[in-house]
Amino acid sequence: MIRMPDMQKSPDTRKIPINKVGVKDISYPIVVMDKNRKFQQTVARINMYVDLPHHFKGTHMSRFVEILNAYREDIALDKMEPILQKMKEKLGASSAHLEIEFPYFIEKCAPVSGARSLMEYTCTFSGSLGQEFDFVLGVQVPVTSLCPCSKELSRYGAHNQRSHITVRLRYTDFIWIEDLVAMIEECGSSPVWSLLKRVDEQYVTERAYENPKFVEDIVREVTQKLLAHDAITWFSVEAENFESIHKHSAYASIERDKKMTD
Ligand SMILES: Nc1nc2c(ncn2[C@@H]2O[C@H](COP(=O)(O)OP(=O)(O)OP(=O)(O)O)[C@@H](O)[C@H]2O)c(=O)[nH]1
Repeated sequence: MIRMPDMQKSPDTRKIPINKVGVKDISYPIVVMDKNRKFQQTVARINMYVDLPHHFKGTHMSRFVEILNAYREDIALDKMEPILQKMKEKLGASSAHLEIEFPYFIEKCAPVSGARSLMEYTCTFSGSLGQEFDFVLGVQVPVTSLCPCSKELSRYGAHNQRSHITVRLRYTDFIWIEDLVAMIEECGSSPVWSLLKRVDEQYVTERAYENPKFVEDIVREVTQKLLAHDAITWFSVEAENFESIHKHSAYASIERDKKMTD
C-alpha cells in the first residue's frame, strides 16, 4: 500500500489552540419524535466541531462523516450524547459540538373550516460535550403581528406582517416540540396556517386586528409562559417583525437563566 502524507498530524508551532473546527452544513436524514405519529423522518443540516490542541496542524475531517455514517438511520435526540462522545474519542478532542437544524412538520386545522394542512417549523438540536453534556432545543415559530401604534393612529386598517419568534431552551424534563409551538403561537397577534379557506381568512384578519402586538409585547408574553413552565431552566426568545411599512425589521430579545433569578 502507498504511504500517504498526513498533513493534519504534523506539528504547528504558533501555540494557538482552536475552539471549534470541523464540518458544516452536511445534509443528512434524521428521525425526530412526533407527538401524534411516534416518529417523523426529516432531512437536517448538520454541523460537527471539536476543539484542536495548539500543537496539531489540522483535525481529521473525514472522521466526522464516518461517525454520522455509523449512526445512519438512527440519528435522533437520544443519540446526541453518544455521537458527541464518539467525536471526542475518534478525534482525540476534549470538547465536541453537534448542531442539527431541521424542518419539522405539524398538522394544523384551520381555525373555522377545520381544513387540515402541514406547517413547517425550523427546529434545532444543539449539543456540546466537554466535561458535561449540554443540550439546547430551538424552535422558530412564524406568527402574524399587527402594530398597536398603527391601529391607534389610523382611521382604518393597521400595518401587519409575518413575524418569526425564535426560542432556545434548556430543560429538565422532555418537552414536545408540538407543545412548545402551540405555547409560542399564542403570543403573536394571530397564528399562521398553510391552508386557509375564506371563512378562516376573515377570522385570522379580525383576530389579528383585535389583538395588536408590538415586538416587545411578543417577547414579553413568550417570557411569561417560559418562566411559568417548571421544566425549563434557561431560555432565550427573539422576535423579528418583517415590517410591511419599512424595508427593515423590528427586533427584540430576552434571555433568562432561571437558576440565577429564582
Ligand atoms: N484538517 C483539514 N482537512 C481538510 C481541510 N480541507 C479539506 N480537508 C481534507 O479532509 C480529508 C480527510 O482528512 P483525514 O480525516 O485526516 O483523512 P485520513 O487521514 O484519510 O483519515 P484518518 O486516517 O482517519 O485520519 C483530507 O483529504 C483533507 O485534505 C481543512 O481545511 N482542514
